[in-house]
Amino acid sequence: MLIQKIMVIGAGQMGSGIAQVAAQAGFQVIMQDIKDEHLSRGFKGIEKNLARYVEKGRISEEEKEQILARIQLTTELTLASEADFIIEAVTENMEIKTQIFQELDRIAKPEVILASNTSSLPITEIAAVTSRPGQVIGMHFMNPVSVMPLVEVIRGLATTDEVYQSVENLAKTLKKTPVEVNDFPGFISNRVLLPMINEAIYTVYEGVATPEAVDKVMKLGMNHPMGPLELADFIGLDTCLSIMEILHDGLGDSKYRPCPLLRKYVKAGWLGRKTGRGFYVYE
Ligand SMILES: CC(=O)CC(=O)SCCNC(=O)CCNC(=O)[C@H](O)C(C)(C)COP(=O)(O)OP(=O)(O)OC[C@H]1O[C@@H](n2cnc3c(N)ncnc32)[C@H](O)[C@@H]1OP(=O)(O)O
Ligand SMILES: NC(=O)C1=CN([C@@H]2O[C@H](COP(=O)(O)OP(=O)(O)OC[C@H]3O[C@@H](n4cnc5c(N)ncnc54)[C@H](OP(=O)(O)O)[C@@H]3O)[C@@H](O)[C@H]2O)C=CC1
Repeated sequence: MLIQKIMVIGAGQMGSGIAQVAAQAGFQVIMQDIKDEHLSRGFKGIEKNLARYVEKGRISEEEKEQILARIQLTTELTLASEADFIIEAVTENMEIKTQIFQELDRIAKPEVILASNTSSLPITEIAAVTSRPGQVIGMHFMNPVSVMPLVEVIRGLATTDEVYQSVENLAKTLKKTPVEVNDFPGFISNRVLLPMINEAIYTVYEGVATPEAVDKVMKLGMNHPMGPLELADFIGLDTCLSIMEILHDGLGDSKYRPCPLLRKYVKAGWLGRKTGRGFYVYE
């Protein structure tokens, strides 16, 4: 099917990033969220990124305006009936995602692929609530979407080869590098990354060192661009906790138990950069 219009569900840090790269690649984009203020915050983020590209001479002011004009904002999920491809990027919660997939399955054209940007939830389980499991797939972008080249493409148990191929092609059209992954908790990226972040939180919890010291060791000693606690704040501590819970439940090994300090911060509403406080405090 020829893809002209892409719908992105969720206008948070990931949804808005995906909407940006899709509009930059020339697609018409519908960005949907439940709240108007999330839509305007997401759109402002896109405007800011594009303004920087204009300043750096990568695109013209006119191109910036054309990209922005391709993005339609809505709180109505029913606009899914107009889309040729749908990617969901809402909160990392199975109940919310399955409810959305059930509705999308009802509203979207029968031939449309339904992708999820989930960090770790089983694609097979999301697919099973729809009447088109062969057309459900994981398309996992990295944060920040406009900068990071990787997209993990996750095959659910029923995902067809044709659907996989379309999504791999779409990732390339969006100027990303796809990597094929089978459906297991955390896929590759978060099965490897999140236990490191969780262990970094344990070192703070057990009084081994301060967050600043842990991050300094990983940046100066291992050449990581961000320390693990800085990165946890950037990802969102609620998302980090959800991923650790999925690894713990899904793989059944105690080595994946989420650090109690991570739980405590999430309960306190200290979710990292997006709420102004996590392991660090943000202006
Ligand atoms: C949880 C999951 O499911 C999966 C995940 O996504 S895990 C998270 C994966 N991401 C990472 O690991 C990111 C690790 N951090 C980094 O790579 C870097 O710190 C970074 C790219 C974010 C910033 O790079 P930096 O060199 O420290 O800073 P800086 O020079 O300011 O930025 C480099 C570029 O990124 C852009 N950038 C930085 N933060 C950005 C953001 N939040 N949004 C958009 N663009 C951003 C900058 O504008 C700059 O762009 P130009 O080169 O066009 O000027
Ligand atoms: N953060 C990261 O580094 C990465 C995250 N991901 C994944 O991407 C997804 C989104 O994460 P992220 O962007 O960080 O999260 P955010 O919290 O920034 O954004 C999620 C957005 O979805 C909205 N939302 C919640 N329920 C619905 C709904 N029913 N319909 C429409 N919108 C809804 C939220 O609104 P409200 O706040 O009101 O609930 C919020 O605006 C998650 O699955 C996450 O695991 C993938 C790669 C990296």
